[in-house]
Order: sequence, then C-alpha cells, then structure tokens
Amino acid sequence: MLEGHEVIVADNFFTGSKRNVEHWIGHENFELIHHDIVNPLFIEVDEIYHLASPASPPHYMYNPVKTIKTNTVGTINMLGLAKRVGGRVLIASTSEVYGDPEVHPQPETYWGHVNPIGPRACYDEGKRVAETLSYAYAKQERVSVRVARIFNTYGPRMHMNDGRVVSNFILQALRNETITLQKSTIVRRNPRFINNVVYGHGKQTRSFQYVSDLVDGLILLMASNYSQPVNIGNPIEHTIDGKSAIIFSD
Ligand SMILES: O=c1ccn([C@@H]2O[C@H](COP(=O)(O)OP(=O)(O)O[C@H]3OC[C@@H](O)[C@H](O)[C@H]3O)[C@@H](O)[C@H]2O)c(=O)[nH]1
Repeated sequence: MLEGHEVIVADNFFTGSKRNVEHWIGHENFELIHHDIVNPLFIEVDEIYHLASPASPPHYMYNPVKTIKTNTVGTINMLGLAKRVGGRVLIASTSEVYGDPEVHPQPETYWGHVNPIGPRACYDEGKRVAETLSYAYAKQERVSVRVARIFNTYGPRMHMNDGRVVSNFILQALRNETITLQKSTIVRRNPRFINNVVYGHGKQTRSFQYVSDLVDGLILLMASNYSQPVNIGNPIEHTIDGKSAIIFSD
C-alpha cells in the first residue's frame, strides 16, 4: 500500500482478527472484506496472494475437513479468479509438503514423506493438492502461478493461542515458568502445561524465520519470472530443546 498498490484483504477471521489490520482501516488504498474463499469471490485484481488456511497445527487440526476445503475448493476459487482476471496468483504452500522428511535440509526437488492419513494430513495433503492444482491451472489454463513453501514463521501479532512453538515458549517465559521436557506426569497433573513443554525428546529440528523476511520473500517471488516451488525459510535449523543448531549454506 505504501508503494501505491490498492490492497483488498479477504478474511473469514477464523484465525485472523480485525485488530491485526485496524491501523490500515481508513487508508485510501486499503479495503477489508469479510469473505470465506471456500465461496467464489468476484473482484478485479492483478495479483492474488492466496494465504488463506489456518497454519498452526492445533488450528488446522481443529476442523480438518474445513482445512481441506480451504486448501482445495478455496485454491480452485483463487486460481479461477486469476484465470478470469488474467492475473498472477501466489500460493502459500508449506514445508509440511515434505512431511516427516528423510532428507535434511529439503531441496525443492524432494518429493516428501507424508502420511496421507496421519493427524497432520488435512494440512500436508491439502497444501500438496493446492500445488498440484496450481500447476494444472498453469498448464491447462495458462494461469501464471508462484508457489512459496513457507517454513515455521513467527513475529508480531501472532495469536496468543497460536500453538506454535515460538509463541508457546514466549508465553511460558512471560509467566516465569520453566520450559520443561514433556513428562506424562506433568501433563496429567496440570493440563495448562500441555502447550508449554518441549514435545517428545526435543531433538526434532526446525528453522524459524521472522515474518517481515517472509513478506519480503513473497513479494520478490511474486515479481520474479520463476514459476517452480521455492522454499522460504531460514538456513539455520535448531533442535527444539535449544541444544544444537545446524547451518546449511543455501
Ligand atoms: O509447545 C510446543 C510446541 C511445539 N513443539 C515442537 O516444536 C516443533 C515445531 O512445532 P510448531 O507447532 O511450531 O509447528 P511446525 O514446525 O510443526 O509446523 C509449522 O511450520 C511450518 C508451517 O508451514 C506450518 O504451517 C506450521 O504448522 C515441533 O517439533 C513440535 O513438536 C514443542 O516442543 N512445544
């Protein structure tokens, strides 16, 4: 908007909130519409950033059918909109298309290791089919598509109950609680701790990126002439117990 673009935000406010964008309300280049993209959307635009879908595991597992509909029917609607207006669409995919990867780090050429009926399947498979739909529309309908595979992201205005590890640990630190390794006795005694522990052995790794770096990456990808999927994350992977980090060069 500061560069002079007119921006229309369509949100069903399932995990987003009006408060996150209230400082833009009233700006001449900004419009907010309450809309769920599972239903068709008829607007005139040049570029579409398709960022809809809950992204934290507790949120996308809360209503798995809705998560699948948003990533399948919703993605068809966004690709259909791009086709009608002759615009470009950027699909927010995820590192979760790699599932429980057997390769570290994951290059974009890795096909992944996904359990199609596991607890995360609604999101993993939803995003995988969103990618498939994008390239089908590109091939069949000549829609210009960009696919960003987004890794774990954190930053301001994250929901307190987002449930991802960064906000969980920050909440726990603010409450002066120790970040403990998960023990079934603690979980049973005090369910409040369920979201405030290191799950499992803590040796699982993640890379974490700051939200404004992600936004820079999305804008660059949208403007580029590269149409294959692109990982957007951080080259440093940390174990969740915080004890070690692995730095990858690219
Ligand atoms: O309180 C917590 C929360 C999470 N964890 C662990 O921390 C790791 C990271 O978990 P998060 O909940 O932050 O989310 P994930 O990294 O699994 O997935 C996330 O990253 C990729 C994005 O594309 C996805 O949308 C998002 O779900 C996992 O190994 C999890 O088990 C904890 O140990 N304690």
